[in-house]
Amino acid sequence: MSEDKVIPVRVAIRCRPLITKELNEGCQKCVRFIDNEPQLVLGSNRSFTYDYVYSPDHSQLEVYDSAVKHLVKHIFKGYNATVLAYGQTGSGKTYTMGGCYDMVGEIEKGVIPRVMQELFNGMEDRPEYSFTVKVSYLEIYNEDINDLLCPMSKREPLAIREDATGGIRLPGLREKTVTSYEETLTCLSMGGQVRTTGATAMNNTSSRSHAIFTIHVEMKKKDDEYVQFKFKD
Ligand SMILES: Nc1ncnc2c1ncn2[C@@H]1O[C@H](COP(=O)(O)OP(=O)(O)OP(=O)(O)O)[C@@H](O)[C@H]1O
Repeated sequence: MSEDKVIPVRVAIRCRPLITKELNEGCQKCVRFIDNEPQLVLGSNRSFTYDYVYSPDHSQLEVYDSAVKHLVKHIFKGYNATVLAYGQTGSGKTYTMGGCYDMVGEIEKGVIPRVMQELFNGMEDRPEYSFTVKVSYLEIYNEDINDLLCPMSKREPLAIREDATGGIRLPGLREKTVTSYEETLTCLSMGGQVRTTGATAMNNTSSRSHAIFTIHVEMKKKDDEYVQFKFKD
């Protein structure tokens, strides 16, 4: 591999603070962080290196600014991007991604609201283009795929199909056109409220499902361009 080859996948690890339940049970930190290095140490000597390492002291803004913000800039150049949060129940995926937007304040808002804000600001800064923004929000729960932007009374599990080029399609998945940051947050919030939740031993309000929030941005000037942004939790 040539030395200047850019690896398109970057991995960040985030260690959340101990929550009240854990503190009450006497849990203690078992991870150390190395100053100014993207490294963490488990126990006395097992160290791991990532592209980004975030300790419990890192804020939502710091996570967003260093690991995600640059992806939004690339959207306006026609690139696609995916931010995928992976981890065991209660590890902080929903908090980091911003799926719990309604429950936290401005400082604590997560990746998705911050991306939306940046996207709409970026559109305002480009008056020579016209934009169409559409969002969809789905969850995968057991074997079912649910459209989170569809009213519960009309909702039926979606079928998954493969198109002629091997791409994955979900016929019937709603794509809602949004024209402002606030309108997008309403979709995020409405979808979040109908996600399948339940308690696990480690999280009283566990999401119990995988969720994908997708933002399609169409940007038109002389030539048509089409870009897509995806979040998975
Ligand atoms: N960086 C953080 N700072 C403060 N609190 C956090 C942080 N990350 C997570 N939490 C808190 O930890 C708890 C569990 O987080 P969260 O619900 O995001 O986990 P999850 O990985 O989405 O879990 P599940 O897969 O069960 O849905 C929540 O109370 C959340 O507010």
